[in-house]
Amino acid sequence: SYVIDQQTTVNPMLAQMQASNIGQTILDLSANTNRYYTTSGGVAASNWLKNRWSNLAAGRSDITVEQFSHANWAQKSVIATIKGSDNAAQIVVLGAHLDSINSQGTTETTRAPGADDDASGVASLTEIFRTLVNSGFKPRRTLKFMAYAAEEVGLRGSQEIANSFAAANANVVGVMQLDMTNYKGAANDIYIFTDYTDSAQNTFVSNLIKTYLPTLKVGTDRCGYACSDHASWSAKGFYASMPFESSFAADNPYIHSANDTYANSGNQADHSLKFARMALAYAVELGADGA
Ligand SMILES: N[C@H](Cc1ccc(I)cc1)C(=O)NO
Ligand SMILES: [Zn+2]
Ligand SMILES: [Zn+2]
Repeated sequence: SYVIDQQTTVNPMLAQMQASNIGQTILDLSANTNRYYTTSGGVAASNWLKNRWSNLAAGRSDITVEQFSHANWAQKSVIATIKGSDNAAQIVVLGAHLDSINSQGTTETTRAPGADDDASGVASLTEIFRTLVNSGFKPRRTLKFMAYAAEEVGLRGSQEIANSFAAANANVVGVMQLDMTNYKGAANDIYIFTDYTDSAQNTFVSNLIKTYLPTLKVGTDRCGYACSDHASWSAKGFYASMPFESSFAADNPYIHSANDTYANSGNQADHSLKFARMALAYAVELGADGA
């Protein structure tokens, strides 16, 4: 049962979150020539993020930041864990993907900034992580922030991670995917995708928006295929949700090209901030629950 009862904790945190922080992380990540799963840029972005999240976590003994190695390609996924207090066996996952791609083919020198797809998602996670640590938040459940490698080539990084969690019988109680959060292509602010996701959790997400972001307009849509990493978790029976930046028909025309830049997302991260706030509320409300 998805109870919403952490207002005194969540509301001050929402006020701390800033679009400018998200924008800076989008610029940092999209400065790599590309973040493709087999190139030096893809490896560098993974190492950069691991260091970035480690610096944000400095001093917290309940936080670890690690890289998840994938045997068949170079780019590692990055996982930050805030260990729960008295209900640590239950895990809440927030994900985005680290890699980028150019549909013309991606070599060492091919430009694929991936500002919206999906630096915007990784930057949203980073601002959530910064805010939670800065607020001294100690969840009862374990929170895991995941920046997946190799999403663009078949959801391969998240598939290996979700499969390993399932094999270990990990008690993952919910997963949220943030893939493309900064290009406002359509009338509504947040579109909750209904395929390859869990309907009860989607209702919870919708209620979180009504509670914490009441001015935002919510729509729903479908991809019609396994369009991002949430599908890797759903495939193993975990409850996943994917709030998305626009409707299917109005999705960002620049993705998977050299033109997926911060400038082409409007040189600001106001749209991403809505997703970061929504996902922080999700993390705190679920993370605060005991067994
Ligand atoms: N296929 C997805 C992009 C994507 C996802 C949903 C919609 I609607 C339109 C486009 C992708 O490239 N993820 O990295
Ligand atoms: Zn993509
Ligand atoms: Zn993507």
